[in-house]
Amino acid sequence: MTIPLTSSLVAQTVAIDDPRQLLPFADQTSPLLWVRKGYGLVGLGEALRLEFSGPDRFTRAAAAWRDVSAAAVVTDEVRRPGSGLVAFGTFAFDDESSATSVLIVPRTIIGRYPDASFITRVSLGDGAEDVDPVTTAYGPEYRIQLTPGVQSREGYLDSAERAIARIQAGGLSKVVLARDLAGHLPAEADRRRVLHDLALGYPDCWTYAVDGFIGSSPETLVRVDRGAVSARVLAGTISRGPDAESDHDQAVALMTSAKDQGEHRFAVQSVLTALQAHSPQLRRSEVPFTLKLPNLWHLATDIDGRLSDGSSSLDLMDGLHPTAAVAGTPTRDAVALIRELEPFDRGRYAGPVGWVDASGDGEWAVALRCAQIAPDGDITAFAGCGIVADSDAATELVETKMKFRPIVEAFG
Ligand SMILES: C=C(O[C@H]1C=CC=C(C(=O)O)[C@@H]1O)C(=O)O
Repeated sequence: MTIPLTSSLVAQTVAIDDPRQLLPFADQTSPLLWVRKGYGLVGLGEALRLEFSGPDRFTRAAAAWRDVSAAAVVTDEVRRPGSGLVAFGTFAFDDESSATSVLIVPRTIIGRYPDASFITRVSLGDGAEDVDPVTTAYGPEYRIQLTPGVQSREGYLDSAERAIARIQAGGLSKVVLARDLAGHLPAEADRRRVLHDLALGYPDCWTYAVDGFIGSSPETLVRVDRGAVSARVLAGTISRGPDAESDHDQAVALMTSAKDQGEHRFAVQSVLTALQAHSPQLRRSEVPFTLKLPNLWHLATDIDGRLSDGSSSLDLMDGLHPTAAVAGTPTRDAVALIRELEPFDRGRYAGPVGWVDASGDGEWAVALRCAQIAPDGDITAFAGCGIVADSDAATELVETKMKFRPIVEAFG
């Protein structure tokens, strides 16, 4: 539902006992979820939906949300991340994408943190009765197979080889190329089952669901919390080893791989450049560290600082997106090559997904390890890899398989 921006929302947050689990409260067909390690937010119903598209989608979203927040009446006795008025959001990757970018304010939000839990009720001043949220049992189990979509494996190999040739010819330094998988979800399927498997299997990742877009991402695009800004940049990947010793060897191989370190540096630099304008004294880990996930190792760098200009998390997106972890370097050339070599619209894959509150604070992941479920049940999943001059196309194809694993297994 879209309401005129002049209408005021009334949001009231009160403390509640620990609900223990958030997902059973979510809607079966249109879940709104943001959780990590069992903590986070679940949204119910829709009080307000704002839609954006095109190159100015971030600036328009930031301005619209500022207007909505300024007009809102918020009472918040809890004051935790995600309490008070909150919108869940997901944004398209490409300025030219046909996918809509949305901010959705739920009617009810339940939040759970180690030290406090809360419920926020949002009313439109329309006199509608509040409905008490209830948990419901998950619907029957199902198994959905995802198979190559518009881009075949051979097509991906060909695109990767062309990208490598283009980079070696000096056109650009890095490009991130993705491929897609497709499937179909029956109308009656409870979408929470997929989210349950993702959250259980990847507890250190942000498991999210917004407007049919679901996934479990290890990469934090940006987090803003009362003037503090932080990000976790990922780029550079290797498979897990089958036993402890070889697993350790894999991590060491990743740490010492010039190719992966180079790929990682581009991604870190793009985030530093975007954030420095808003936070001149950023701190970052001296060297990248290895992040262990159930399906793979990543090279990771954490960045943090204080905001000097009061930017909201939405304000920061315009400069941050797309980072070189999902587009490449230089950005403009990389996006042009992605449009040329990927035979599909990325939709919201690799765009920002997360939430923002009335003060502009929020948590946003880079939407990786994800799938879009269309209203008719069609599923499209995406995964990609950073390609640099010394990449090998066949190795990159195998890497996409590793990155698809969370979503393929959650549906299967
Ligand atoms: C583009 C994806 O991952 C990015 C994040 C971490 C590691 C990456 C890599 O090693 O290529 C990618 O830059 C994806 O999962 O689809």
